[in-house]
Amino acid sequence: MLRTTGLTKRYGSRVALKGLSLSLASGQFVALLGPNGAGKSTLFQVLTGLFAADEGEVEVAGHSLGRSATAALRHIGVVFQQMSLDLDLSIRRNLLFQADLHGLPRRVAMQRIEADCARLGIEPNLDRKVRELSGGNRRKVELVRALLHRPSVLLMDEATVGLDPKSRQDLMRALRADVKERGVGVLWATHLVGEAEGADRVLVLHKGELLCDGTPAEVTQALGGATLEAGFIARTNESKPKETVT
Ligand SMILES: Nc1ncnc2c1ncn2[C@@H]1O[C@H](COP(=O)(O)OP(=O)(O)OP(=O)(O)O)[C@@H](O)[C@H]1O
Repeated sequence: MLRTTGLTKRYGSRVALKGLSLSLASGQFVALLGPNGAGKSTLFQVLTGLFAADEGEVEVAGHSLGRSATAALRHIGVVFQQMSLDLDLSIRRNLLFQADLHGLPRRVAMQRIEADCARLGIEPNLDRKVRELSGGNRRKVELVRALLHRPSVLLMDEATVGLDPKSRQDLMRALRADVKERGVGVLWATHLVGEAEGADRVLVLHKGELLCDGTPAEVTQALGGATLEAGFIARTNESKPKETVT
């Protein structure tokens, strides 16, 4: 479904991704766990075609991102760290705008918007301005938006930032149920170990390299800590990467 092979991305002399190879299968919920500066956002920027990698390949649903970007990107949905909804438009208007960008016929778009918002429990707010919604509901709108064109892969970059624990849990539950049913592969970047514990698989990214890949139990064991959190903190703080000074 999603495969990267030997991805390397440099910012000047700083290497943000070092020959990163990973894969994601259909219906899998995979947490990409990494401390600040590990390379999570850089990876997402490469996977969404915002930056080209210096070396390596990305394949999405059988399409090479380098050679057939449009076909590959059609299979990707993304929720970035920064919210990007228009606060002064209603949920419905925001979603219709996205549907137009994907060239969805209006009738199909309306059906999907109503059905998908109902699945996440935000349908009663469809005609309210996004500005009036809680942070958790705004994130749910972003989730509906990311899935509107029915991608095979969903990328979520620190998508629960700013949410309280209850809203985080609600969003995770809604997402897990939704994507499992549709068979979407999810790559969920986070530095919150609690979010990773419930994943089917955990990838630990550190200084642009994959430190571990396995179930939460396997990764806990590989990191050598009593808990996933203890192991993660111990291994990723051995030598903190320095911030780039500009
Ligand atoms: N535009 C840039 N120019 C130079 N260096 C950058 C740039 N963007 C990121 N970096 C560096 O690349 C490395 C990876 O950064 P990245 O933002 O991808 O990490 P991250 O895991 O997403 O971190 P965070 O959890 O803090 O968002 C870091 O060392 C960072 O300082």
